[in-house]
Amino acid sequence: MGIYFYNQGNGGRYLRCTDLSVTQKCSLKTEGKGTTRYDDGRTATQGTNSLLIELLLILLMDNEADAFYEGLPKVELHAHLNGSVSFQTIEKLIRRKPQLNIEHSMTAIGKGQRRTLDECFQVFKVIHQLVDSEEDIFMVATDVIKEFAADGVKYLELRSTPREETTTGLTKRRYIETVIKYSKLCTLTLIIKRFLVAIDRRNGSQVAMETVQLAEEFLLSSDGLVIGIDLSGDPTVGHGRDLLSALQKAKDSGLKLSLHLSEVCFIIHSHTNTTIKLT
Ligand SMILES: CC(C)=CCNc1ncnc2c1ncn2[C@@H]1O[C@H](COP(=O)(O)O)[C@@H](O)[C@H]1O
Repeated sequence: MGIYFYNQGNGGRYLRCTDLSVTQKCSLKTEGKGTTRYDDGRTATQGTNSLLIELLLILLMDNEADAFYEGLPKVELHAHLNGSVSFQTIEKLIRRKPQLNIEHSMTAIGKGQRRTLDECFQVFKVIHQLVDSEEDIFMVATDVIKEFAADGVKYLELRSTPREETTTGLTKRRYIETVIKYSKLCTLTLIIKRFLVAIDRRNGSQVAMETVQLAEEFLLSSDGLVIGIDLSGDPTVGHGRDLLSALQKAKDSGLKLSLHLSEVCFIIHSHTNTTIKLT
């Protein structure tokens, strides 16, 4: 941990502490002979030693808060596999495929950055380029599950859209098997894992029906890991009613449904207004 003073042009003296393990910075400002304040305006005790001690206490408290929040048992009910890939895992994927010339900025939306809906979905397309083989999927699924477990998640519902990739020989069936492989292997991790097979609405009703058939097979053969269907994808593409028969089939066979629907505003004309009813 590094602690040092520095002066700024405005006459304020700052005491800065850098804890590399949490990459966190705190500063205190001494206003001439007057009060010493923390960044958030609270008054600090005078005297260098007291300042150092207070600063250390703040760091400890922040670390404790992190530990407290991590330790809280949580349920994660909405994790898209390829939407949950951490910076570290992306780093490994980028190193595996340097020929793609993909940079981190293309695979994530930074804090405070604004993106159009279309741009958000472009990010997934880039990640899909990086995750296109069984090895990639296994690594991503393993990392994502471990990271959720480390964050205190005790029940995890992962969802992902099975893809086939001719270049790597990946099939949709192998995709699902690979995603759930780590869940079957890791009995040590104290986390309950469930998997939803996702339908990307842009692929239309035929693919939706095939996806449901595949999910039905896994519902019966995956020892309770595969429990349902997720309908997701760009909400501006296609219409939910076109997928209704596939969703009804899923429901009839005992698959649970999780649906992204009506997330964007459309002008609904009376003759196109449809009630989606899944009984
Ligand atoms: C604007 C935005 C990104 C909102 C997030 N909300 C979402 N709405 C609909 N579909 C989604 C969303 N996040 C992820 N997905 C789906 O999850 C996929 C990525 O995860 P996976 O490849 O299925 O493993 C995306 O291609 C998309 O089909």
